[in-house]
Amino acid sequence: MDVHLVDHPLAASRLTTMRDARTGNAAFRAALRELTLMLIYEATRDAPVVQEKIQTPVATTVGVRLANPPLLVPVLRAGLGMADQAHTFIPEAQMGFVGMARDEHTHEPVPYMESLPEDLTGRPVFVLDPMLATGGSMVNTVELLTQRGATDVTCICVLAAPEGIAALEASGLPVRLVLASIDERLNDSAFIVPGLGDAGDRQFGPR
Ligand SMILES: O=P(O)(O)OC[C@H]1O[C@H](OP(=O)(O)OP(=O)(O)O)[C@H](O)[C@@H]1O
Ligand SMILES: O=c1cc[nH]c(=O)[nH]1
Ligand SMILES: [Mg+2]
Repeated sequence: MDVHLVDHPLAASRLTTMRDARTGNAAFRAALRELTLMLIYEATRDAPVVQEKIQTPVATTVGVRLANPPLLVPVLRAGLGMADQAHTFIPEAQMGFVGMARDEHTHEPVPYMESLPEDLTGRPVFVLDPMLATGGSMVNTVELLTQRGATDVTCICVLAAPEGIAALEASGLPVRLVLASIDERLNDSAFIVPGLGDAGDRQFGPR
């Protein structure tokens, strides 16, 4: 599996803000939005483009635009904080939604909402979820996409535990991963260590 770690001082500084327990909800959301911009920038680095002839005020030249803009799929709740910024950066993208919440005790994902196009054949998909912990939620989400024919899925995360990356890889699903940090491990509650806590609660308050 292709894993692209965005190793950049500006990304690291936004991540530090998000990790800091003193950061309030609004500042956490702002840092996530800014970091999302950097992750999307890197995720689209090799995206195919088509050329188009344009006229500048001075001359005719050839410009480019994305050949096949991705479907953006934020995973509710935490991924919602990445959706608007990703859409700002790729305004021609369409958006689908998946709702997934981990059971507190089993740590298994419980899907509760899905709003996706029927047919994803030939469409690149960017899944937006800041946290890849056990990997259960992401594997479940990507399965929903591949069942609809998706074969080109990019998971855009802020943090991952090694356990989550291993689970995604072991799934054999057609994914690549773009993220800002690979942390140390999971704790007994399946939270990422050192992590940043509950990414949904830190944006929106406790569920
Ligand atoms: O890799 P996993 O072990 O499945 O954990 C990761 C999931 O946990 C968080 O969501 P959560 O279930 O807390 O829901 P929320 O976004 O509504 O807070 C996170 O946003 C991921 O979706
Ligand atoms: O550390 C974690 C693990 C799962 N979900 C989160 O929001 N944080
Ligand atoms: Mg949560």
